[in-house]
Amino acid sequence: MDIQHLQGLLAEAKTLLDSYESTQTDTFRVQAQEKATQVARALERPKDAILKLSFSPVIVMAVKTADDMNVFPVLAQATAPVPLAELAAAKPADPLLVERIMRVLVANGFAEEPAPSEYLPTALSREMTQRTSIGAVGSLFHEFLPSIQKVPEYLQSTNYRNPDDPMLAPLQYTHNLKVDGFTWLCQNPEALTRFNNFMEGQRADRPHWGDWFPVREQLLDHPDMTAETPLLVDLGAGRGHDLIGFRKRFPDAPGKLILEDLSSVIDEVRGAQDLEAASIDAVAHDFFAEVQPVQGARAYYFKNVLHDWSDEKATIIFNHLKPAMKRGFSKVIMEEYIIPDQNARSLPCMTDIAVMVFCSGLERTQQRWSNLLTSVGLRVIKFWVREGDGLGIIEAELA
Ligand SMILES: C[S@@+](CC[C@H](N)C(=O)[O-])C[C@H]1O[C@@H](n2cnc3c(N)ncnc32)[C@H](O)[C@@H]1O
Repeated sequence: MDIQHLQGLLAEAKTLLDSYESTQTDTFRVQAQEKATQVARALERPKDAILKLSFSPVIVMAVKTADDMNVFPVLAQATAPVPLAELAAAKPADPLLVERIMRVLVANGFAEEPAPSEYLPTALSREMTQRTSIGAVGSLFHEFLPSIQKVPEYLQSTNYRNPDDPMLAPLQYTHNLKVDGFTWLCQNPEALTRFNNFMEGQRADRPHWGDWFPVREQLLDHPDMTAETPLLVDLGAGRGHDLIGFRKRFPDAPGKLILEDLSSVIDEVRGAQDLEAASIDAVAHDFFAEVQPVQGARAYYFKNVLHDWSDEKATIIFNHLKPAMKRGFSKVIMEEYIIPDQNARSLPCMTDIAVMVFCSGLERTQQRWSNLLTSVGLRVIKFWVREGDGLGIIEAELA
C-alpha cells in the first residue's frame, strides 16, 4: 500500500471538503464524497474488496429483511439505545436472527451499536422509514435483482448483442414474459406501487427543473404565448408530479398544462384533486401508436422516458411528435442523464444497466443524444448540465 499516495488523496479530499463548506454547492459535496471513496478504496486490500463486493447482495437482503421485520420504525423513534429484545419484538422475530441481521446493518451504516446488542438509529435507518426508500429497496429486490442475476446467462444466449428490444430484455428472459415491463408492472399492483414509490423518491431528492432551468427566458417569454396556447405537454408523465411542481413555481404562466400517459395510467389519475387544483388536463396518448394530439405546444417535455427506449423506438416516438410541433416555436425538453464521455459517476451507470435489464433502455452520452436527435430531424439548442450528480436537460427544436 502506497502511504504517500493515500496521504495525497486524503489531502485532496480535505481541500474539497473545505470548498464544500465555503460554497455549499452540490458539485463540491459530490467531488469530496468521491475522493473520500477513493481513500477508502486505496486503504482496502484488493482481495477483501472483491470478497465484499461479491457478498454485497447480502446487504440489500439484510436491509429488506430488517424492513420486513419492522426494525427501522422502532430504531428511528429511539432516543436511547434499543435492546435487541425490543427490536425482535417488533415483528416478532427470533432474537438470534435479528442479532445476525443487525450485525450486517451496523457494519454498513444502517445502525450504530453503542453497547453489545443495543442499537441506535443513523441517517440511513431513518431514511428507511420513508415510503420512497422502502419502495426503492423493495422494487430493486423483487423486480430487478432476479433479472440482474440472469444478465450474464441472457447475454451469452444473445451472443453479447446490446439489448434493444423491450419485448426481449433480461426481464422477459428471466420470467418468460410475453409483455413489456410496464405492462407487466400494471398487471402486478404490489410491484407497481413499489415501482411508483421508487420513482417518486428518485425525483423527491433532486431539484425540480423549474428551480434551475431558465423557464422564463427559454419558454414563457415569447410573444406568441397566449392563455389558450398549450404551454407544456408532459409525455409519459405518470402521476403528474412534475407538472404540479411546475404550476407551483409558475402559477401565473400563460397557457395550458397537459398530462399524457397510457390510458391505464390516465384512468388512475383522472379526477385527482391535485391535478384539477393545478388546472392540468389529462389526455390518454400512446406515443408508439398515435400521432401527438396536442398541436403547437410551446414545449413537449419528457422526463425519464426516453432512457427506457432504444434509438429505434425513440425514433418512432419523435416521428409521432414532430407533425404536432410548430417550427420556430415548439421545443422538446428532455430531462435525463447526460452521461459524460469519461469517468461517469456510479449512479447514472447503474441506472443505465437497470433500464437495460427492465426494458432494453439506455442512458445516453451527449454524442449519442446528438446523433439520435439529428437522425430524426431535430436540432439540439443546448445541453443544460446541472451542477452535482443529477439529471440534465436536452433542449431541442425542429431542424
Ligand atoms: C420511467 S416512467 C417516468 C414517469 C415520469 N415522467 C417521471 O419522471 O416520473 C415512464 C412513463 O412512461 C409511460 N409510458 C410507457 N409506455 C408508454 C407509451 N407507449 N405511451 C405513453 N406513455 C408510456 C409509463 O406509463 C410511465 O408513466
